[in-house]
Order: sequence, then C-alpha cells, then structure tokens
Amino acid sequence: MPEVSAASPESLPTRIGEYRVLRKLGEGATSEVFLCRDEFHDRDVAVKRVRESAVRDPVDGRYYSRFFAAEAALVGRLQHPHVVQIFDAVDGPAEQYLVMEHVPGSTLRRYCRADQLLPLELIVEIGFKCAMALGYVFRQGLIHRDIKPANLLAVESGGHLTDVKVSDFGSALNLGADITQVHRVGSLTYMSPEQLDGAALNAQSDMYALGAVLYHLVTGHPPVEGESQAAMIQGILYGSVVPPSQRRQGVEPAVDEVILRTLQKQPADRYDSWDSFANALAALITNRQVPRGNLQAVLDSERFNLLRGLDFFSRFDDVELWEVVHQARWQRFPIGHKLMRRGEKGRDFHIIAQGEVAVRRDGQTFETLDAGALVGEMAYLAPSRELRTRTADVEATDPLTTVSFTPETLGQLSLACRQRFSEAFISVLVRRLHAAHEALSHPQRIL
Ligand SMILES: Nc1ncnc2c1ncn2[C@@H]1O[C@H](COP(=O)(O)OP(=O)(O)OP(=O)(O)O)[C@@H](O)[C@H]1O
Repeated sequence: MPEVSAASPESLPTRIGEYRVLRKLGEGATSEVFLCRDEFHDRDVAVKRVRESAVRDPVDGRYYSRFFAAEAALVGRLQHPHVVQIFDAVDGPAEQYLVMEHVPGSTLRRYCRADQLLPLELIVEIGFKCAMALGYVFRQGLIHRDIKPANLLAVESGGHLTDVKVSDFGSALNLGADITQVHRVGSLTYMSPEQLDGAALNAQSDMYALGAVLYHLVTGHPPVEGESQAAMIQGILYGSVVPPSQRRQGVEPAVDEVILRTLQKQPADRYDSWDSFANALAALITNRQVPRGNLQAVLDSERFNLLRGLDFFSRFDDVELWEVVHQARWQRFPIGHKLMRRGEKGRDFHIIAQGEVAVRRDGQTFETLDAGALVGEMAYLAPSRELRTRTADVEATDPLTTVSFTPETLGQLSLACRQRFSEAFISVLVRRLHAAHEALSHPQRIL
C-alpha cells in the first residue's frame, strides 16, 4: 500500500459530498483517502471513500461493507488525543465515505525500515501513547484487531515525528455488540497467536500487536518472519523471538523484557492491563533505560506522568490530562527566579510540577509551596480588575517546573477539562478557607 500516492489529476474527484477535495493522501485495499476542506467547520479533514469495486466484490464485498459499518458506528465516539477522530460517516447510494480528523504526516511504516529507525526513547514514547490510547479504546468496549504500523499515523512537523494517533477501526470488535467474531482479520505479521487460532480475544491481543510494532520499530524486522504464510503461522504459534538487543545496539535488557513480555504466546503471560504495560514503558524512560540521545526536551509521556502524580490533577481523567500536557505552557526556572511580584497585575496562574517556591511579603517568608500547589490563582479568579493585583512575592527556592495558563489558554480547553479546573480550584480554595478559619480560631497552633 503506497504511503502517499501521487494520483493523476484526472482521477481526483473535485468534491466528495460537501467536501472539496484538495489531494490524495493514500490508499488501502478497500478505500482511498483524500485531504479535503470542510468549509462549514473551517478545517481540513481526511475523507476515506470506499472503492466501488470493493463493495461490489462478489466474494469479499459484504466484509468490506462490514468494515465500513464498524467505523461508521464510531462517529463522535472516540475522543482521545491519540486516536484519530471520526467526524461523520455517509452511507449514500452513490458512495460510502468517512470524514476523519486529518493527521499531517505519514504512518509508522516508514520508520520500520532499517535505514529509518527512530531513537529508542521516541519509540518507547510512541508505545506509551498508543498503549494509553488503546486502554481508552478498550474501556469503550472495543478491541482494534488490526494494529500495524500502517494504522498508526505519525504526526510530523519540520520533518520530525512529533506525535502518533491510532486509526482505522474497520476491523474493530465491539465486545458489547458483536455476537459473532470474524477471525483472522488483521495483518498476519502483527497478529497474536490467539487471533490466528480463533480463540476469544481481549486487550492482550491488541497488546501483542502493539508489541510486535514496537519490535519492528526498534529492530527494523517484525518479530516473526517467514518465507510463506504457513511458515509465518508456524512462527507465530510456536517460534521463539530473537531479543531486540541482539538486533540493535544499545538496547538494554529492560527494553527486551518489556517488548518480549507483550509477545508471549499465552495472553495471560503478557501485561494484565494496558495501564501496567504503559507504566512499564514509562518506567524505561524514568529509569533512564533508554538513551536520551539528542532530544533534550521533556517527553510528553514524562509530562503526563508528572501531572498524574499531582494532587491538583487527581480528578482529571487521562484524556483531560493529555489536554493539559498539550495546551499548557511548560516553563523551567532557576533558583532565585521571581515568579510573581507583589503589586504587579497579572492573570496567569501556575501549578508547580517540580520544585519549590517561597511566598513572601516584606521579605518575610510566610509559606513554602511545592509540587501540586497552585500559585497566582487569586488574581486569576478575582471578579474585578482592582483585585487582580499580586498580593505577595513568589520566588523559586529550588529549580522549578511550572504548568501555566492564562484565561485565554484555559478558555481553549474542552468544557470537560475546564470543569475539572473549576473543581480543583474550589477544593484548593476550600482548603485555604479551612486553614484560615483554623488559624483564626487557634492562633497558637500556627506559631
Ligand atoms: N486521518 C488521516 N489523515 C491523514 N492521512 C490518512 C488518514 N487516514 C488515512 N490516511 C492515509 O491513507 C492511507 C490509507 O488509509 P487506510 O489504511 O485507513 O485505508 P484502508 O483502505 O483501510 O487500508 P487497509 O484496508 O489496507 O488497512 C494511510 O496509510 C495513510 O497514509
């Protein structure tokens, strides 16, 4: 399947339904994908149109219709930053198509080539994001069943891979609704033994496939190779897998361990949940078991895990936390940096992600705040302009990492996420009120 097909202009439709076609993005066995303009919503979208020949196919036509129906059933349902959103599905007499979020970039297929391999830390980061995304998908009652590099879209910017999104839910099994399981959908190269066998599937089957993709990304080879389909099947069911460290220099035993665990023949021998798999991947980064290479920047997975540990975000779910990871301004400050000065106007607020600050008035420290604490929210929440003045100096007494928002950037978050912020603000304010009340009633306690 070509990644990006340079379609001849004459074969390019001018419109698909209400969408103006800009160019062809790619094609698969059953469909073509076009970059289109959604004028109503003022955004670019990817429109996946089922080939007429596919639907008419006398043998497989009804399966193809089923693939379309499976994806169409998910319109508006999967909302996760690492899952391609499906905006609309049209099942017309003339054409069937899906309207999806456009992902600018390519797919992970190109990064499986031995001469294009990604740094290890980026592969682990990709694994972490996909594991979290598939955990979300599983909680919606779905098993993807066709996790492969071509279905993991790579967001690229300036020639670099910056993010990843799971796509193509045509083969998805809805545990709540599908009574019969069609077996052997999916790509043999990444298929779990139980999927081959026709046994019942669960989260561990997608986990195997994601592990196989990670193996391919790390080594440039799929975990099982064979000259023929029969040899492949034999290998998947009974063969042993060469540890990734034997195929790529610099791979630590801990990385071998995580990947090989997902490729165990028995689902029960793999991780027991997506969360434990994601945590094992995150630990490889935290424990420095993958080289940090030239990428000095903090990884999204580290940010995510940092936020997950903070009290302020304890009621945020994973999707909301990812929003914060992507939309907040992350800043680092040295010791001595003045985060705020008394008397200054300002409406931004910060959550301390790492480090410590002293809150001072007239040179006297009256409070120290550390990870999870909120700074500057009083001016943010103030109901009138006059009250938007900082009432204290705030200075870093430790190297500081903060997560900051202005009223404008907070306003760009989803309603659900803003709701979580309001709840977190209220609980901080109630705790403060309570402390102030205690201090007033028992002044000796705070001496
Ligand atoms: N949302 C998207 N944004 C950008 N490009 C996309 C998007 N969806 C698909 N593509 C491109 O189109 C190609 C074909 O898409 P897709 O794999 O979904 O088609 P398919 O017919 O389901 O393929 P197959 O049946 O072989 O898995 C992808 O490999 C990718 O290059």
